[in-house]
Amino acid sequence: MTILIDHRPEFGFEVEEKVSNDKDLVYNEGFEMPHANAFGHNFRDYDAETERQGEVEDFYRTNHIYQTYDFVKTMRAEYGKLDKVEMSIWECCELLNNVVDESDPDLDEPQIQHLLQTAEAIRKDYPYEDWLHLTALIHDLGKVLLDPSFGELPQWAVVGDTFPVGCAFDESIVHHKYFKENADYDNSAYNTKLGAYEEGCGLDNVLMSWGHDDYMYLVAKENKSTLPSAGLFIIRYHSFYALHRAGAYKHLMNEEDKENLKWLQIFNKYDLYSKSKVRVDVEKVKPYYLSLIDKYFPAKLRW
Ligand SMILES: O[C@H]1[C@H](O)[C@@H](O)[C@H](O)[C@@H](O)[C@H]1O
Ligand SMILES: [Fe+2]
Ligand SMILES: [Fe+2]
Repeated sequence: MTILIDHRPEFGFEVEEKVSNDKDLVYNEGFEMPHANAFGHNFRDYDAETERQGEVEDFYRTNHIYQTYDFVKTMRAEYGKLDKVEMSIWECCELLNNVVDESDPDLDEPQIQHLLQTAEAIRKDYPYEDWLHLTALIHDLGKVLLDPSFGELPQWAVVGDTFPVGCAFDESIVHHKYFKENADYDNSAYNTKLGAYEEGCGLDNVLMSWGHDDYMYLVAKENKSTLPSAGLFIIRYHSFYALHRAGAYKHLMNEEDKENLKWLQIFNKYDLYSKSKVRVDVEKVKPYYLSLIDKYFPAKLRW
C-alpha cells in the first residue's frame, strides 16, 4: 500500500490520500471538505446574506410553484424523444460554458470548470474507478437544456435541487414554504407521504421534479451508455439532497437504490466541495476524458 500526502492548494486545503495496490480496494480518506465556499460562506447556506441570496431564493420560489406532477410528465415525454440535437459528449461540455446556473450559491465559475474540478478531485481519491471520473465529468451536462438549441428552458425547469412529485413535499427541501403555491399541494392524491406511490417501489418508479439530472440520465440510457448502474444513479439523483443529505423519502427506495445511494453519497462530497476559484487546465486533461467517453459512449449521441 502506498500512502501519499498531497498538497492541493487549488482547493484551498490539504488532501491526504491513501492508495491501495489492490485494485478492488480503494481507500477514500483523502478529500477534506473546505470550511467555506469561494465567497467565504458555508456551502449551501441558503439564508446567508450575499449578493446571490435574493436571486437564488427567487429561483426556488418559481421552481416550487411550477414543478407539478403533470408538468413533469409532459417534460419527460417531450425531452425523452431526444430529437433536438446530435452531438458528442465533449461538444456538450463545451456548449455548457454558455450557461449560467442561477440556483447555486457556491459557484460562479464556467460550468466546464465545475465538471472538471469534480472529476479531477474524485479521480485523485478513486484512481481505478474510471466510470466514476466520467460520471463526474458528465453529471451536469443536462444543463444544456438552458441553451437556445433546446428551446431555452427557464432556470426553474433545469437546475436546483430535485424532489419527488406525486407525494408530499418533505420539509427538508430548500425553501419549502414556497410549495404552498404549488397546484399539487392541496391535491389529496399527491399530498400524502406515499401519494401516487407504494412503499419500497424503487426510485425508478417515482417521478422527480424535471431538470438536468433526469434529462441526462435519459440521454445516457437511451444512447446505450455502458456506465454501471451506480453511475447512472448518480447522474439521475445527484440533486436529490432531501434523500442523500437529509435521509427523506427512504421509504420509496428498493434494495438496488440503497446500494447505489452509497456511491451517490461519496460522489456528492466531490460535487459540492470541489467548487473553487482555481481552474483546471482543460487542454491538459482533455485526452484522458476523451478516452473515457470513447469507452462508455457512442461517438455521437441523440439529445
Ligand atoms: O444549485 C445546484 C446546482 O444546480 C447543481 O447542479 C445541482 O445538482 C444542485 O442540486 C443544486 O443545488
Ligand atoms: Fe447538478
Ligand atoms: Fe455539479
